[in-house]
Parts: sequence; structure tokens; C-alpha cells
Amino acid sequence: MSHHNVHIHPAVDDGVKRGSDSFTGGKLHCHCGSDRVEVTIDAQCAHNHVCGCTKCWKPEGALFSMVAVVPRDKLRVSSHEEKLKVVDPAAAIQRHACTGCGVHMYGRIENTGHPFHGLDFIHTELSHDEGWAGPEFAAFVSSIIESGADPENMGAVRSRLQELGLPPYDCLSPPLMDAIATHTAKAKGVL
Ligand SMILES: N[C@@H](CCC(=O)N[C@@H](CSCO)C(=O)NCC(=O)O)C(=O)O
Ligand SMILES: [Zn+2]
Ligand SMILES: [Zn+2]
Repeated sequence: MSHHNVHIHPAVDDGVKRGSDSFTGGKLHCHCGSDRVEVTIDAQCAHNHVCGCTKCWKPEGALFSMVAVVPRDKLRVSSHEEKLKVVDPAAAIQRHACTGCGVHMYGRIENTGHPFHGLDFIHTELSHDEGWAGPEFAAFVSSIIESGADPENMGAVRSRLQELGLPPYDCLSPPLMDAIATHTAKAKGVL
């Protein structure tokens, strides 16, 4: 199979779009036909990436999710918050999903000791606003196998990611892994 048949995510399959430097935020909407949940974000996103893990929300047919972060104080649910429910209260990232359509509207870290505390995870594809920063890398690539992807096809998946300019990693990117390790070292007092 040619790696051009590999569907990474609809937002990147025709090429990764760059964001706008002057963009300052927008609104996200769930997929319900009516009474849509709306989230308002007053910030550009950071660290946008495609994620192969089993926990992040993916659109139908995609191998990867696309997920970014924003400061939690820049995000508010502006409509139909009553439809949201936390998918897995035990997870580090509390993903608030719409009980009508299943879309994850935002993921929040409540543990103040977590390296990414203060940041909320969002899916910018839920927005009609143009200018969100585009994805920069692919995280948790090997994890797509846990959702049923063919292990024999991983070479094609990784070469397609490379071709799209999304370097593939089996955890997060090196700068983010370094930031997590630095946080841990400081918490332990070794740095
Ligand atoms: N193999 C597992 C990996 C799950 C995982 O660790 N996911 C990461 C990245 S999510 C956004 O980048 C993570 O930090 N998870 C914390 C959480 O989900 O609460 C799998 O595929 O399930
Ligand atoms: Zn919905
Ligand atoms: Zn993930």
C-alpha cells in the first residue's frame, strides 16, 4: 500500500496549514445538530500536534487526533456546559466530552503537581475560525496499534508523517519530554 493512502487526520492529509501570527483565539463547537456546546478561547494555541494515543478524541476514520494547548484561564464554556461529562475522571487529563455527540471539547489537568498543570487540551478542528497554529509533530505514534492499526503498516505511517513535516515520536517531542523531565528534577530537588 502506498503511504498516500494513509489517512493521518483530515486537517493534515492535504498538507499542514500554518497559523497566523496575529490570531488571538476563537470558538469551538461540538458536532450536535442543535444545542451545540460552545467553548470560547481568548488565546492562540501552542504545541499543536497529532496524537496517536487511545485517549484523545479522533474524527471518524482518522489514525490520529489533533490536539493543542491553551492557558486554562483563557478558556470558558460559553454555551450548553450542562451537556459536558468527564470521560475518565481517573486520567491525568480530564476530557470534557459532549454527551450528545461524543466530541471532546477540552481536556483539563486538575493535579497541580503535573508538569502541564495550567494548560487545557483542545482540538482546533472544532473551530470555524482561521489562524490557529498548525501541528508541528506527531506524538504517541506507536500507540495507534492499541486502537487496531496494523503493526506492519507503521513504516508507511511514519514516512507519511515525515513527508507532511510532522516528525514522528513515540512519546511527546524532545523539547516537551525535556520540559517534563526538568519539572520532575526540580520537584525532586536534583536541579
Ligand atoms: N499508549 C497509551 C498512551 C496514552 C498517553 O500517555 N497519552 C498522553 C498524550 S495525550 C495528548 O498528547 C498523555 O499524556 N495522556 C494523559 C491522559 O490521557 O490523561 C494509549 O494510547 O492510551
Ligand atoms: Zn455535541
Ligand atoms: Zn493523546
